[in-house]
Amino acid sequence: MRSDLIKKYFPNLSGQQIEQYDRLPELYEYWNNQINVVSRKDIDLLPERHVLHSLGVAKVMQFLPGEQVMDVGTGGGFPGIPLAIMFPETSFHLVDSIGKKIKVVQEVAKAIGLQNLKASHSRAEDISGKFDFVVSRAVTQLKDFYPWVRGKFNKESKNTLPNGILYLKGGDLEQEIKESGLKVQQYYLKDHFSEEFFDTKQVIYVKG
Ligand SMILES: C[S@@+](CC[C@H](N)C(=O)[O-])C[C@H]1O[C@@H](n2cnc3c(N)ncnc32)[C@H](O)[C@@H]1O
Repeated sequence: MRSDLIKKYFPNLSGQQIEQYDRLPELYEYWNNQINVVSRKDIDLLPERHVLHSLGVAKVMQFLPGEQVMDVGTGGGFPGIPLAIMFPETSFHLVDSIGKKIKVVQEVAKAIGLQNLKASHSRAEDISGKFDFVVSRAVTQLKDFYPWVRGKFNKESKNTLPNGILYLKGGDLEQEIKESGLKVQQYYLKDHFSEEFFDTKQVIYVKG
């Protein structure tokens, strides 16, 4: 089955979640042919490089029922869609400044019956809501990203880390972190996933 890799690391999924993860490869294959949201060379590796990578956030943070999470620069829905499947009682708001990518997100979410996700064609800076967490991957450097979301966090934190940013990053981040001037916590995905792809991957946490 197509979601075997996901089940290996998340063994307690419901039947509905397994079905939803199973459908992602065919849906992205179809939509990627209409609107390019995932690099073509990566489409065969979607379960590992996109779905499981997105779920790296879930190894650092278990979102709670009722929490609000924004995915900034979601593109075709990463990390927001895999996380919305994993945490069906948490509300996800996926945002991208390119409208046709948001169309892919909406179509994929509709096809798998995701009720806890909304998607907006907007720049993150222009979103006016408040959130518990902001997630992101491959959008921009921390020093530019942080000002987009500053002031968008609910004051009261209920989770194991105070409300803040959980950003999926790779490679050597020393310079980027230094330039941002932010205090960050780094979580290494190789501690959770054994595939070579995750050797240099991290989740960066910044308090909101
Ligand atoms: C390289 S893609 C990454 C997409 C997705 N997060 C992923 O990892 O597959 C970066 C995305 O960020 C979006 N983006 C860049 N600046 C943005 C902003 N200020 N607000 C919302 N989206 C933005 C772009 O339109 C693009 O879709």
